[in-house]
Amino acid sequence: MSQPTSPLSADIPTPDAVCDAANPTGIVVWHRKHLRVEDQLAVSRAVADGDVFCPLFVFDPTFYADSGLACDARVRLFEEAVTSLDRLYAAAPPNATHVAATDSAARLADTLDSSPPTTEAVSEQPETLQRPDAPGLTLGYGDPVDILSRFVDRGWHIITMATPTSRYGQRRDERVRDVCGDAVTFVSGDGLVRDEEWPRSNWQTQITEWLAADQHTPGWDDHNTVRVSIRTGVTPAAVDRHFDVSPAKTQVPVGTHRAAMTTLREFTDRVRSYPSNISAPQDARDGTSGLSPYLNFGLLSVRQAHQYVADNAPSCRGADMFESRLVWNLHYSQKLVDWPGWTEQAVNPAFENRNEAFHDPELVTAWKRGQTGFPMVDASMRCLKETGWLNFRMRAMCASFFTHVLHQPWWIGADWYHHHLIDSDVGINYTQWQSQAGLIGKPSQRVYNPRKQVRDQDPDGDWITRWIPELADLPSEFLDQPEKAPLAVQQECGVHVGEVYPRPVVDFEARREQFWSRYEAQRPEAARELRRPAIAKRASFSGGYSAARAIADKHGTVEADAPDGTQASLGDLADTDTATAETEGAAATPPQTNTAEPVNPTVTDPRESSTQTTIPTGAGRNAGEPSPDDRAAVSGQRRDSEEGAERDEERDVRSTGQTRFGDFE
Ligand SMILES: Cc1cc2nc3c(=O)[nH]c(=O)nc-3n(C[C@H](O)[C@H](O)[C@H](O)COP(=O)(O)OP(=O)(O)OC[C@H]3O[C@@H](n4cnc5c(N)ncnc54)[C@H](O)[C@@H]3O)c2cc1C
Repeated sequence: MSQPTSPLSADIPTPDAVCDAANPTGIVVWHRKHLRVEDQLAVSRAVADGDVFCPLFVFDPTFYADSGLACDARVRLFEEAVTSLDRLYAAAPPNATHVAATDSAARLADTLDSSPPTTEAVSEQPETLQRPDAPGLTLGYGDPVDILSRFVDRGWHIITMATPTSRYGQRRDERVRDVCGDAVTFVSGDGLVRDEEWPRSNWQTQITEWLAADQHTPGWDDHNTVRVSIRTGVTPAAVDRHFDVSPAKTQVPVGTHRAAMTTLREFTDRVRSYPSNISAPQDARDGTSGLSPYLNFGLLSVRQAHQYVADNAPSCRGADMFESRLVWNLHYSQKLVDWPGWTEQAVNPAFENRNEAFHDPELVTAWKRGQTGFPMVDASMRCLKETGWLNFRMRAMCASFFTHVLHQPWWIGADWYHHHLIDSDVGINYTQWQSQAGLIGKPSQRVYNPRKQVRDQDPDGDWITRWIPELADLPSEFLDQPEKAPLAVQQECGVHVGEVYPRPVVDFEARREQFWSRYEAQRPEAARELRRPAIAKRASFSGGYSAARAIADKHGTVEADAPDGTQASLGDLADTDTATAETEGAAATPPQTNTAEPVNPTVTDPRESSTQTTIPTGAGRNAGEPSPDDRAAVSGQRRDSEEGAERDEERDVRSTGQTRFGDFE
């Protein structure tokens, strides 16, 4: 039986059927991410250029059930955001009209509604979105390419915000371009640089200007645009029920625009304390902004958050740090624009397939379940699964542990994060993972020591014992290495390591040494790769090609030209100051990958927590996070290094020095 879809062509009016103007221009705004109305270029353009305008969201079954890569908590949050967007439209100025439901729409609603959930889970979302007096979004269901092409056939243009994508999203967007041709426009309204051969050559200037520029405001009052809403019978609640979405996580924020704005306001009020709340996981939970899910789905734009804090926060280091992190958001997102392969391949070809030979499903399972015998890792992994959120330091530490200590393939961990994070942003998660996994080829590399992290970030063990209650009675002085607690102590407190809590699954020091010797052996080849323009481009350093070349020159024992004869000469693109900043000191900035065709391997199902099965690729692979050197590079060489947590983060990296390249101790 073919999948039901809606709206069908018969449901879609031609623009002149709903507008009196002669030869009216009808524009559909296709929302995917960027689920907002303000500072949304596609919306502003449609209101300004169209006589008729139809805001549309299509529920794509690919993101649900077996093919979906997100946990149910993120799916639900997203559905809430769609509901909230509908309300924003419904509340917008009133030049709007409904197009009545047709029989086909009613049939689709029946199909969705007649699929009972297989569990007791019941969606708490409203049943009715489309109020007769206040038309909102048109909600579709099915393959977006089919549905958009129906609008085009009925005489509509499509406009949508370009978003950094890879895998399925990239293929879908290509299909939309193929099928809709000139009738579809992807607008770049998110500050990222597109359609330039070397997007990084003037990147920081462009980003700075974009952040300071006026926001896009739809000119509801300046234009007489008629807003159309087609009643399709589709509601988030019906889709949610159809796929039996049953969130099991706790502490997940609500996906509404009101909640996003409240979160931003409250964070701005406490921004002075931000620097001291970043590193320790228990402090970060309420101490960082909590904006990541809202920024990811676009309930707020990065620019809206940036300008709100700039306008309303006191002048302080916390505000500066927050603003620079928003630039990191753009920096990592830009990487995925520059090379969609981040989810699939190591950015530096020298590191492709690293750790594949050591794949050990039991170690992977121990990591996913929080049963490695390293309390800080285990507490973090349990927290991730239960709440869908971790602060940066714990995300980075667990990624580092997975690749550098357990020696497991990076993409399995990245996929696991992508499934569980309620804020998972493909652009940030996978680029950060590659960065933390050391797949870029930079000489400075972080290897977090999870025992040191206990001593530094949770010396009293409050957070660890919250997530590992079986260690609650162990004296806190042993929480960094429970297995070292004398037997008499274990006896006395009743915590028998090896019984109630596992002994370490690997020898930390030995594994770390193995990582370093392999890394250093591969480093010259990685540096050579980094000199190749194609690889430098995909690595997408904020300092551009010259940053890649500077790294290669300084740290790789390389010949003048790459062995394959590739001439590494793009001198006119030089951006030397940022290159220097990115080369110095720290660790986790930009990755790179090879130019080969995607390998299309089988990948581990991110939702399979016990034995590993393989599923066709399409599940993610790639992650990353900004590092101190990125920090300096993307924020105009500013280093937030004077005090507190930030200094601590940087110290961890700097101490790796130029000789050891990255051990934090
Ligand atoms: C392996 C790994 C995977 C990550 N995956 C994601 C992800 O999928 N989505 C995501 O938003 N962040 C990700 N991060 C970055 C960071 O951990 C989160 O942005 C942050 O913890 C979100 O909480 P917050 O909004 O309270 O952060 P805040 O400290 O309040 O920061 C405000 C915003 O700045 C941006 N930001 C902050 N730190 C970073 C960073 N290191 N890199 C890029 N942007 C940053 C985010 O948009 C964030 O919401 C990842 C980090 C690592 C090490």
